[in-house]
Amino acid sequence: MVIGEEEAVPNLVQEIALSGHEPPAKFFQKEENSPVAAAPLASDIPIIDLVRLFQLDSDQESGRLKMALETWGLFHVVSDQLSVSFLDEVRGLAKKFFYLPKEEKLRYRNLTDDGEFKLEGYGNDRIASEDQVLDWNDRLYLLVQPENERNLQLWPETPSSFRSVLHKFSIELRKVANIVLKAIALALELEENYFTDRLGDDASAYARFNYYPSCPKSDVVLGMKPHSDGSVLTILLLDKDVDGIQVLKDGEWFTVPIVPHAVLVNLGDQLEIMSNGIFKSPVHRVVTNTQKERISMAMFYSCNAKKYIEPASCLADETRPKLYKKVMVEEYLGKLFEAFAQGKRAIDFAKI
Ligand SMILES: O=C(O)CCC(=O)C(=O)O
Ligand SMILES: [Fe+2]
Repeated sequence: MVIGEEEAVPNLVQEIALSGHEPPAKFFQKEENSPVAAAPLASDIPIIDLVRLFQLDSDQESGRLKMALETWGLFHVVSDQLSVSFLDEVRGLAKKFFYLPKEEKLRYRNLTDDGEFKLEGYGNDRIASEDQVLDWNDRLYLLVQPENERNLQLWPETPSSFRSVLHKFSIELRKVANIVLKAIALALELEENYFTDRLGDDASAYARFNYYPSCPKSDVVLGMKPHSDGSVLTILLLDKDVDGIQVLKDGEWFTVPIVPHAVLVNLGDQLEIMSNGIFKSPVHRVVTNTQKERISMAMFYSCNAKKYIEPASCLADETRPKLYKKVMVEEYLGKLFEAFAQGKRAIDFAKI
């Protein structure tokens, strides 16, 4: 392949990495976003035990949760629903999928025959503008809930357990999400079901499997640029061996430690809006690794696209007015994809 022949460079990062080419310049971050220095470890992000949250010793666990919500906007969760072997099985699914031959993966491509971008499927991010800085990852993005809206033709047939394991994982993870949302509601002194009622049965859950090949230019290329999630809540299953996700706190990047037997819960913009900014959705990014590939999986829980969300009225008064407008979820998420492509935050659009 001739270097410099733009169309000859494959656009799946896995293929670029395999071809031995350096990442093309369109992957290079602007200087202010370059992941220059090693980020310190955020070692005080707690591991919350969901069983303990609602038991006798719940005060202590709730206190740790509240600290995490106020300082980091994210925390690890261990739960009966998620055994170590089950988490490993899901990690294995993702790896087996990304290791399939390219032709097999392209059966699930996130482009129409005319080359138009589809939200679901396998591929890259939507390219919204010429000057968009690209992220060093490929992804498989699938709607998993509501169940009757699944596009099963995009769910891989290999590995053969993919569909059944992802189905089971989505059921267990939704239980985890609901328990966490109840605890967050209580931490805000809202009625326990405040957020779970707003999510409801028509909530959407999207799974995003991320593959980050090793990257020879990890000083200028990011696995995922800084963003906050547009969800109510995101639950992440991180790579067991390779770190990469960093969170921004007080203007400084911190590395999120790996906790192999836990999932990472991350507050999203919809929760920031509904909590009237008392809890914030954290800005995070993913750095690349010169030696090692990394695989992660995110499950994004969102209120139904046709619903409106707004700050809970009891979280606003004369001293703390409403900070966000009432927004339609669909409209908000539309802004989010635009903002992400430009490296901006969509939440600013919802601010009063
Ligand atoms: O790979 C990760 O650890 C984080 C991925 C992420 O932030 C996302 O998919 O929104
Ligand atoms: Fe994210």
